[in-house]
Amino acid sequence: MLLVVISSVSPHPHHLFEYDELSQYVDSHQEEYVQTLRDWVAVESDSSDVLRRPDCHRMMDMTAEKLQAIGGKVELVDIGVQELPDGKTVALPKVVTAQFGSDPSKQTVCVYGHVDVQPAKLEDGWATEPYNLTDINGHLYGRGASDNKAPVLAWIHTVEAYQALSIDLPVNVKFIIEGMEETGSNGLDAMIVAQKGTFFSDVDYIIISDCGWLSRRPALTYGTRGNCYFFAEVEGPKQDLHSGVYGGTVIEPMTDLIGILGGFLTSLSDRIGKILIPGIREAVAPLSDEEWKMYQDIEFDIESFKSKIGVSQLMYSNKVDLLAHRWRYPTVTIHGIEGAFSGPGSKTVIPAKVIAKFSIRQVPNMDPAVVKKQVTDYLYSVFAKRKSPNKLKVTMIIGAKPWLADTKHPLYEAGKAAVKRVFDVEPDLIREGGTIPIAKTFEDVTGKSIIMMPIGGFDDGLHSQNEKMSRYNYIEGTKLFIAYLHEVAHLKKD
Ligand SMILES: CC(C)C[C@H](NC(=O)CN)C(=O)O
Repeated sequence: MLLVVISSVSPHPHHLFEYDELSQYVDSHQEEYVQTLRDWVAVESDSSDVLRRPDCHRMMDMTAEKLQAIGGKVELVDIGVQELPDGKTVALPKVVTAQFGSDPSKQTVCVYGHVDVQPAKLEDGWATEPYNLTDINGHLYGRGASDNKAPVLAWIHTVEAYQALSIDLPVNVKFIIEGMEETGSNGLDAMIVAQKGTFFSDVDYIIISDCGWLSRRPALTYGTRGNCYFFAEVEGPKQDLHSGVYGGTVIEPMTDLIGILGGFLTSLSDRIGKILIPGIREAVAPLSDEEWKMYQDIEFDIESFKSKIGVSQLMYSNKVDLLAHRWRYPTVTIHGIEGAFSGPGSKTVIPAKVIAKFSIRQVPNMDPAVVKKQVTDYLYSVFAKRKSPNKLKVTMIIGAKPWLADTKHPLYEAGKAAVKRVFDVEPDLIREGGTIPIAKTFEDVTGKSIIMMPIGGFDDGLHSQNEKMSRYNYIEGTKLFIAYLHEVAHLKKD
């Protein structure tokens, strides 16, 4: 009787939350959840390899089917084609949108995620087949398990649990799932702009679960770095040459390339890792006292961080410096050189054309358009000083912006309450060194607030060998999302 009276006053009273029932449902369905993750990981949806594009298309279809099966209003949105370096085009994977509920009296959240993955091969040093999800001691190993297939599934299972138990969703839930995140979310910006007044018109908040905790303590993420990704191509002779026959006569493209990249950073003997490209460091927002204090209070064990990645020394030896340089200062990384001899054994070759792949993680207040100019100007000027007859071509293929949220926003208070309910601890408030290319666009175009709610573990090996998602994080993470929807239902509309 009492329940009836209260429910007529408030449509979503706190104490009517059937958390235990939902949580038990999740526990009792975990084998199915793992099997679905296995099916998804089996699809080699590597968006960086155009030869895998059919797999990317299949992955989007599977995502749409899964959302349809639980009653979503689903659309596969055509976002056009990708232009390849040789001028050809290839279809971009369609974007999946879905909608569950359209009650105007409820909040509407939009969950963003991606189902494409980074490349992975057994011979890279994986202990198990990367596309065969393998459970070892409760850790589910497979490419894309943590980044980002399990979190996307955990959100889908969240909606499914409410529905299976005939419990009204406390908020309307929308999904936007893409298949090009790992290469810069090609085509997605334009789609968001196009759907601003339609799909996004009733969205109140955007939730992204495409990142990880910093330690064993659950976390909420309030910032990501951006990424400017470059190709620097040096072309010389018309074909590869024998280094004994031609070495000493030809000005080698590889030597030019190493020469121009070699000046990116100061070495250990100077101030460690300082980026030397003019203008880059000057744009960085200064570290405030408040931020310093936040980093100081975060749980982060330097020794276990070192042992996890197998190094004896890091760039910095104190926690605040390490976190600040991981999250809120720019870095440059040289990822690889296409055209270089890289196979096992030895080959005495002079490569005719080499393409360096490097990227700069940028931070507030850097701007990708400015970084593009700074980097290209720098490389062309250093190259000009070499007076080489070889040809240099620099292109920026990704220009993703950094994103930073206000941790005082009620979305974060709701996040803290959900974490407390499921894990019985306060979450760490952290930033992410990686990039969610679309985050800033969501904010700029829709004007909606974003929260990043990770469920991945600190040691999931994203983009690396032996990526994994632990069962614990997958299952408890689903419960976290269930609890979070309940908390968001009680927020005042923005
Ligand atoms: C622009 C990058 C390729 C994006 C990528 N994002 C993630 O890994 C997030 N899942 C990154 O390298 O940061």
